[in-house]
Amino acid sequence: MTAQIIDGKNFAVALRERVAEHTAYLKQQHNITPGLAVVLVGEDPASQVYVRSKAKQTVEAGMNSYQHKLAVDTTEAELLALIDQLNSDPAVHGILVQLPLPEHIDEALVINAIDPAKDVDGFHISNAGLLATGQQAMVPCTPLGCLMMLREYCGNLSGQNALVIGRSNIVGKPMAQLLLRESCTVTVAHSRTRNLRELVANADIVVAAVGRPLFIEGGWIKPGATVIDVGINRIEKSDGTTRLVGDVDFDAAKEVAGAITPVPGGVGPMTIACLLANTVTACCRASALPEPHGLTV
Ligand SMILES: Nc1nc(=O)c2c([nH]1)NC[C@@H]1CN(c3ccc(C(=O)N[C@@H](CCC(=O)O)C(=O)O)cc3)C=[N+]21
Repeated sequence: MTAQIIDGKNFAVALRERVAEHTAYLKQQHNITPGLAVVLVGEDPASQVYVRSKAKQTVEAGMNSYQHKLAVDTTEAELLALIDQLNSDPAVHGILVQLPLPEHIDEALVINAIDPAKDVDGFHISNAGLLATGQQAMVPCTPLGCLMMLREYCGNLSGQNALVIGRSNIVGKPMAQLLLRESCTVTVAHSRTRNLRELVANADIVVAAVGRPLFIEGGWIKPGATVIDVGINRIEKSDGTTRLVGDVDFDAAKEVAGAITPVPGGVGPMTIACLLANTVTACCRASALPEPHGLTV
C-alpha cells in the first residue's frame, strides 16, 4: 500500500483564500484591516527568508504588514519598548517576534510582554494555560495547522492513539493539548524515551517534531497510520549540495502509512497560513465581531 500524500501546500492555499475572503469582508463591512507586526532581531539568513515570506503572504491576503528589523545588538529594554508600542497600536492585531532571539535577550520575558490577545504565535503563558484548560486561546500555528490536516484526513480523532514526538513549548506540548481536546489517547515521547519504536508501532497518529533528520524509520510505522512530519532539517548529500528532509524517513514510511505529510510542502506552508488565520481571529476578537468558520479549531 502507498500512503496518501497530504498536500500541505494546497491546504495552505485554500486556508489563505478563506483568510483573504474574510479580510475583504472586514474591510467592506466594518472598515477594519487586520494588521500583523513581525519583529526580527539580527540578521540570521534563514529567519530573514521566513520573515520575508510571511510579509509577502500577509499583503497577498489583503492585510497590513508591519516589519520591524532591529540590529543584533538591540537591548532587551529596547525590544520591550517596541512591544509596548505595538501592544497599544490599534492597527496592529497580531504581533510575532521571530525566534530564536540573540542570547543576551530573555525570550520568555519578551514573549510574555506581548498582549495575549495579539499573541498570534500562541506562545504567551496565558495562551498556553488557556489551551491546557480547554478555554478559548490563541493556538500556536504549527500545531494548529497539523490539527487541521489531521481532522481532514482522519475524520473523528476520538479514541485514536496519538503519539507526539517532541516536547517543545512551540510544537510538542500544544500539539498534545490539542489532541487531548479531540479525545485522542495521547503519548508524548522525546529524546530520552526508551521504547520509541514500540510506541510508534502502536500509534494511529504520529506527529514527529524532534528535529533530527530521518530519525523515525518507515518500518516502525503502524500500517495505515497518519504521519505528520514537523521536522525541517537541511542535510548534505554525497555530491555536496543540500536538501530538506523531515524527522521521518518519508520514502520508507509512505509504503506503510495511510497518509503522510512531505517535507518540504507539508507542515511548513500550513504554519504560515495559520499565522494569517490567527491574525484574522485576533482582529475579530479585538473588535468583538463573530469569528469566521474554519480559521481556528
Ligand atoms: N515566533 C516565531 N514563530 C514561528 O512560527 C517561527 C519562528 N518564530 N522562528 C522560525 C520558525 C520556522 N518557521 C517556519 C515556517 C514555515 C516554513 C516553511 O514554509 N517551510 C517550507 C520550506 C522552506 C524552505 O524551502 O526552506 C516547507 O516546509 O515546505 C518553515 C519554517 C516558523 N518559525
